[in-house]
Amino acid sequence: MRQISNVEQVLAAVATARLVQGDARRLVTGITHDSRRVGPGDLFVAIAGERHDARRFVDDALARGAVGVVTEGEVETPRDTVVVRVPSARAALADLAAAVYGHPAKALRLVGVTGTDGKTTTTHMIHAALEAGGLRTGRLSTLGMTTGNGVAPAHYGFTTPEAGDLHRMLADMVDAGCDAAVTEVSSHALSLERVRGVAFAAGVFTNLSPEHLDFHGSMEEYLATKARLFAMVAESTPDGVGVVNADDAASAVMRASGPQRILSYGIESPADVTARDIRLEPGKSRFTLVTPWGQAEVVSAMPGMMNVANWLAAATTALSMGVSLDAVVAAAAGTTVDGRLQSIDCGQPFQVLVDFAHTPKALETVLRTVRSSTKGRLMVLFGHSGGRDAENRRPMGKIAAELADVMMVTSDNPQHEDPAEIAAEIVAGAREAGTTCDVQVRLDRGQALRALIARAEPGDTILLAGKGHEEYQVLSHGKVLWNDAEQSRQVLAEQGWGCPGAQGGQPLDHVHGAGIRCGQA
Ligand SMILES: CC(=O)N[C@H]1[C@@H](OP(=O)(O)OP(=O)(O)OC[C@H]2O[C@@H](n3ccc(=O)[nH]c3=O)[C@H](O)[C@@H]2O)O[C@H](CO)[C@@H](O)[C@@H]1O[C@H](C)C(=O)N[C@@H](C)C(=O)N[C@H](CCC(=O)O)C(=O)O
Ligand SMILES: Nc1ncnc2c1ncn2[C@@H]1O[C@H](COP(=O)(O)OP(=O)(O)OP(=O)(O)O)[C@@H](O)[C@H]1O
Repeated sequence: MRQISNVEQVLAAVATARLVQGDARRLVTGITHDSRRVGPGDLFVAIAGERHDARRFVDDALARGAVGVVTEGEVETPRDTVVVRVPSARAALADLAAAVYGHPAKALRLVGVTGTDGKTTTTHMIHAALEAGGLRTGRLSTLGMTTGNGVAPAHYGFTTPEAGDLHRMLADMVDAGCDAAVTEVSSHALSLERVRGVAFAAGVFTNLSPEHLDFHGSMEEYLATKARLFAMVAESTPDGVGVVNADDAASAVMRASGPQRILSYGIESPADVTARDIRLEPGKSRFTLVTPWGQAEVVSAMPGMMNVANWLAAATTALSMGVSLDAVVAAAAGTTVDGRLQSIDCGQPFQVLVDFAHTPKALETVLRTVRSSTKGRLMVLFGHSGGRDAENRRPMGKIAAELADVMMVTSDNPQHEDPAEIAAEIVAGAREAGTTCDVQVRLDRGQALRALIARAEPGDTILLAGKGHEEYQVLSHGKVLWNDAEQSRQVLAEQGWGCPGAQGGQPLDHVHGAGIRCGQA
């Protein structure tokens, strides 16, 4: 799959690219949009972003061995440097990357998963089902990239990487012998041309609720952006399939944009694939999977109603690609996803669950489902990220106050914002609920966690929401190490529960002084 091309061969793939300077016979071995990651033989695509015009990094890129520069405007370089002029640098990055890495998407049965919540989980489920069905499958998700068959994921920090990285990773999958691949497709990726020109054999839609509106401007625009994935399936793969959620009204737009072959899944509404006799239990769920390919009893290792929906999406996709029902059943029994309703079990008589819910809809969904498996009190700990989606903070406070018995507001990547102000917005939302929920604020996540665990009684559930798999907390002075699962084990060990691997006694507190405020809303 890996090929070495020269500038002329690469440019032949992009009708709008014009060589304005340099030797077209020079070899190209890679392509990137980031001068800091340029290596010898790479083309550097200089994008004018929101913060920087990357033409100012051209010297840096050349010093690191760039073969040439792709740019929308004028750029000053030594005379022997290859300079390529394009109308859109982002579009060129995608088109050129496909050419540089040998169009790897065409060699894979590629599945794209989009939607507001559930992309990562569904992507991992589809991956597991395809692998169980005998297809060596690559995976790109918020948790990293793997070339399948037990290869550990490598992290890259995005839900969907920039086009140069995307095509390089797809080429790695082809080189590793993958038949198929599944990738999350974020709305940023669709908007910023990261997946431009990629051939998708299947598009999967989970659901839509408000998120990233500071980037997209309106729900209409956000929805239209998501629907582009379905249009891409229709354009690139005549026998491609669109998998939509019959329980979400936005699926109508996916249908209208998508390929001819549309399959639906749903729990409440009539659908091609559905679940009957759903039994939610702590740590797992059971249901009868009803499909056009037959019925099967599923025991899923992922608890919660939303994960039944996610399995329906995954099963529909895998079955439509020829995987057997037995393989889907086996995959469901063995699949968990880090930080997605992950149970922390150190033998304590109350549940501790780590989850990535960080939108109002996700928080509502997870609280409702966890409530159904909680005999005692439902205690939730969460915050909200700084610098984005500020309009979601009050709704999250209101939802938590309506659905939980105890609510601990804390920090979740406050970045450059004042964490106390973020917490105050959440508490203001909680007040709107007018419930008896006990609302506390401790900005230090470590202290907040310790305080909740100290209060827990048999039968209670503590839900740690928002950070999921994350390994850090982003503060105004930079990143500090933080992982909810690890820290919970540590606090449980401190409080006398036998957590294997926990290093009791390490300092947890790191944020802005200790428990700043505590009180009823
Ligand atoms: C809002 C957004 O997505 N912004 C992306 C955008 O940033 P930007 O326009 O501000 O770029 P910029 O910082 O002005 O830089 C312009 C160019 O200069 C380059 N540069 C910059 C510095 C340097 O020393 N050398 C250099 O070459 C940069 O690589 C870039 O190509 O273009 C950059 C690269 O071209 C991306 O890294 C950046 O993602 C930022 C880091 C980001 O946080 N994105 C998040 C929001 C994102 O994409 N999230 C989605 C999904 C999230 C979800 O599902 O919830 C994702 O797919 O991960
Ligand atoms: N189908 C679903 N509907 C609603 N909420 C869901 C669903 N699936 C998962 N969630 C909730 O959303 C959280 C995030 O799930 P997941 O990481 O799978 O979604 P995502 O779309 O990849 O999120 P992001 O793009 O922000 O990384 C979960 O921890 C859970 O609380």
